[in-house]
Amino acid sequence: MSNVHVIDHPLVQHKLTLMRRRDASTNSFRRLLGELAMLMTYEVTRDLPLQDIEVETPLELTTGKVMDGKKLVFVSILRAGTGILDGMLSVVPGARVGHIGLYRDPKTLTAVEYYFKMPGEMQERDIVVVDPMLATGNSAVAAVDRLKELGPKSIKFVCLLAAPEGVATLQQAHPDVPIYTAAIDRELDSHGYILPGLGDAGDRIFGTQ
Ligand SMILES: O=P(O)(O)OC[C@H]1O[C@H](OP(=O)(O)OP(=O)(O)O)[C@H](O)[C@@H]1O
Ligand SMILES: O=c1cc[nH]c(=O)[nH]1
Ligand SMILES: [Mg+2]
Repeated sequence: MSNVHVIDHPLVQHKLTLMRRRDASTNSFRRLLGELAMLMTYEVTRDLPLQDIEVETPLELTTGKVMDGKKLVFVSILRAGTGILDGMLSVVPGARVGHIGLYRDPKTLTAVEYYFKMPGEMQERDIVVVDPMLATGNSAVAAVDRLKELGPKSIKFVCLLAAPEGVATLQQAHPDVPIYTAAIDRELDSHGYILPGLGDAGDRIFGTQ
């Protein structure tokens, strides 16, 4: 699959397996998601541009490289995206943050928007959209549709788990948006849940089951 990056690093795979466990507590589920998000950020930000700056070490003046965190926007799809956002911000604390509130209509599985708040000057920014689950792909497509109206420089989509159906739907609608995920699972069930999956990510992060 073109433009799909499965992050198969052993640390990522190990933590994902712990998160799948039915008996993982809310506390450990949330902590593991934060750790996974930090590890995935490493791959997702690999191609970010750097600029040279002068830096004075205790011994001499030299040239170092820094990235411009302010040009990067993490867009969290509420509510479950918050779990990934926190981990990513701990690695890139200078990033700006946007929020899109979306929920899935349980009958139609279409995405319903209830909130949208972005930083200014989006046409100058590189966006990383985060949501733990890419199931039907309806939420991801709705989020990217909205963000493209603002004309950003680039958009990436980061999730923890994807279904083949969601990957196909997002790629068909937005082939220019690379997808980063820790795994692509087998299929969706009749309620749009990912199998084998990890259940309802939002409920598991916030303990609302
Ligand atoms: O690919 P899709 O079929 O659109 O499903 C994925 C969406 O479902 C979940 O959110 P949910 O609607 O349960 O909202 P929540 O985060 O508030 O629990 C998940 O966090 C994604 O946003
Ligand atoms: O398996 C799924 C599918 C959508 N949303 C979730 O939280 N889990
Ligand atoms: Mg949910």
